[in-house]
Amino acid sequence: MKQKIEQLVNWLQEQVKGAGLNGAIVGISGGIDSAVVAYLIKKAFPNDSMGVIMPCKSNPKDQEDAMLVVEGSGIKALTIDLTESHQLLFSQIQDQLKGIGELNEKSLTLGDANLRARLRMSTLYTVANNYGYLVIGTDNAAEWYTGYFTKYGDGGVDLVPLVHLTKGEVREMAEELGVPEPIITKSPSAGLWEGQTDENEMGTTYDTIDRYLNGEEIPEKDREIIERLHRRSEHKRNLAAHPPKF
Ligand SMILES: Nc1ncnc2c1ncn2[C@@H]1O[C@H](COP(=O)(O)OP(=O)(O)OC[C@H]2O[C@@H]([n+]3cccc(C(=O)O)c3)[C@H](O)[C@@H]2O)[C@@H](O)[C@H]1O
Ligand SMILES: Nc1ncnc2c1ncn2[C@@H]1O[C@H](COP(=O)(O)OP(=O)(O)OP(=O)(O)O)[C@@H](O)[C@H]1O
Ligand SMILES: [Mg+2]
Repeated sequence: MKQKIEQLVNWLQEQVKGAGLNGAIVGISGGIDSAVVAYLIKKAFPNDSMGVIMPCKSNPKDQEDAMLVVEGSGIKALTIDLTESHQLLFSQIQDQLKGIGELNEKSLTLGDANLRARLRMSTLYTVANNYGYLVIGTDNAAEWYTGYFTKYGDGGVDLVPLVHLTKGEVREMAEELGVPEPIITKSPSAGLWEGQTDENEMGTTYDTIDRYLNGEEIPEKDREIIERLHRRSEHKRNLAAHPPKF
């Protein structure tokens, strides 16, 4: 793990240098993936790394956990509360759709959640622009493979350093980096609605996805879920489709 950390730190430095920029920025949620990225970018760019905590109708506990990451890593940080901006924009969109009689009530939970992820992305790019930083994503191999992220939301980033690490390896890396224990042991959650956990929503576990990605045998039911999630999210791992030149 020590070696992997060093390789990733070097890779981050090369990418930023290659882009002719100054450093890196990440959204810190209080979860393990962004914690690992925060520690990595702080190592790579000690004076040019930043974490942004962006509550958006979030559980206050997440913000406390995010502060543990900021203090533990020593990364420079900002807190930008997106609750009001989200509320304003989302209700305006809903009102307009209602006005023409075409609001789809069933789409609201996911619409609300994905807008949060996309407001966070826009906020990160705006702060990144202020400093000349690249925006660093936090997707691990399991999330990337299953498409468990919002397209152009938390998926809208410049670099994805953890993309080859299973969730188990992310945990190992977190231990090695000295990420605080409560962050390592809590259930992964997108925090997009009350009580949401990744594993409940996906219908399988990270441990099972990790085993699948490592080529091990897993129950048929889980294999079907993982392969369906993968097929359905193919578009998220590609650039927008281009028509042929007619
Ligand atoms: N075949 C296709 N070709 C091209 N584009 C296609 C498409 N199918 C859908 N699309 C487009 O993609 C959109 C659906 O994708 P998307 O907007 O991403 O939305 P969707 O995949 O429906 O939802 C995002 C999922 O990621 C989870 N999430 C989000 C954020 C963070 C985390 C976390 O772990 O922290 C998890 C969230 O809980 C939810 O399950 C459609 O509205 C459509 O615009
Ligand atoms: N409240 C928040 N403030 C800042 N960034 C956030 C917030 N919520 C989500 N994000 C960003 O979106 C990313 C995706 O969330 P995701 O839940 O997959 O990762 P995580 O919270 O770091 O880890 P875990 O999957 O274990 O919960 C986060 O890593 C973070 O960069
Ligand atoms: Mg999370």
